[in-house]
Amino acid sequence: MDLTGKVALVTGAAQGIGRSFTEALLRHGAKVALVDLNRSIGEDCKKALDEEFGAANSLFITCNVGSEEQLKCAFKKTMDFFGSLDIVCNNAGINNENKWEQTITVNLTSVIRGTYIALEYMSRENGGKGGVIVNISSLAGLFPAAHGPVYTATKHGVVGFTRAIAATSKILGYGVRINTICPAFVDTPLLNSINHEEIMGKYYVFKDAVEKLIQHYGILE
Ligand SMILES: NC(=O)C1=CN([C@@H]2O[C@H](COP(=O)(O)OP(=O)(O)OC[C@H]3O[C@@H](n4cnc5c(N)ncnc54)[C@H](O)[C@@H]3O)[C@@H](O)[C@H]2O)C=CC1
Ligand SMILES: CCCCC/C=C\C=C\C(=O)C/C=C\C/C=C\CCCC(=O)O
Repeated sequence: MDLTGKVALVTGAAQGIGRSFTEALLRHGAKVALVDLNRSIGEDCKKALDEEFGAANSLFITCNVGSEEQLKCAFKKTMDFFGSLDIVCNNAGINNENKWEQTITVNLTSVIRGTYIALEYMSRENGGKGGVIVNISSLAGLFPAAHGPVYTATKHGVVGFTRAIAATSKILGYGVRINTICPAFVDTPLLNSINHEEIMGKYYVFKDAVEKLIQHYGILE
């Protein structure tokens, strides 16, 4: 797949799955805006990518995707810097059953908002040239995880929203392909959240059950 000339925006790009998406996009020739809350790991990540892919091919933008203003600003900066937008990956996510309202904001609201902003730029309805949106859900978007009811709710929400808006895009001729991905366990810092009682709250008691699930499904690199 040759993505030369394409511009992508990835949220939660500084580490984990988002960083892997970013590297894959750069490897295939795209230019990428790395959008992340964490400035320190974001800048380290950008520095490492510059060495491999060249500094002109990526842009790091500090942004809390939970803020409407900051997310809109991140899209605008990407357009101003690279001049177009073809691929958006709404990937940023957290697991925090104690701060469950924040989990909904980051995992679901920002994915919906990120999709709508992306469509403003890319949909043929708005004079855009079409493109691709990928929203990151989880196996917990397809099956209930007793160990994380709100995490599960947000990921089911991402699946439902993405399936519906993909159908809308097709019917109304937006020219934008919209998909969701539902990975099982992946070896990233997020996985470590299950070891923290202050994050898991009362669901911390399921720690051993989650470990068994991890053994059952394995851990993706
Ligand atoms: N690690 C896993 O086992 C799985 C993860 N996922 C999903 O994949 C996505 C990425 O997860 P991981 O790479 O594992 O997590 P991670 O914790 O390794 O990386 C998440 C990145 O998102 C950023 N982020 C968090 N909140 C943010 C915010 N409000 N604004 C901007 N950036 C923010 C973090 O700074 C971090 O760089 C998430 O949506 C997660 O739910 C899905 C299935 C399995
Ligand atoms: C699942 C509780 C929260 C764990 C948060 C840490 C990592 C996140 C991983 C995932 O997003 C996806 C992994 C698996 C989903 C878990 C369970 C689904 C239930 C499947 C089953 O019962 O067989």
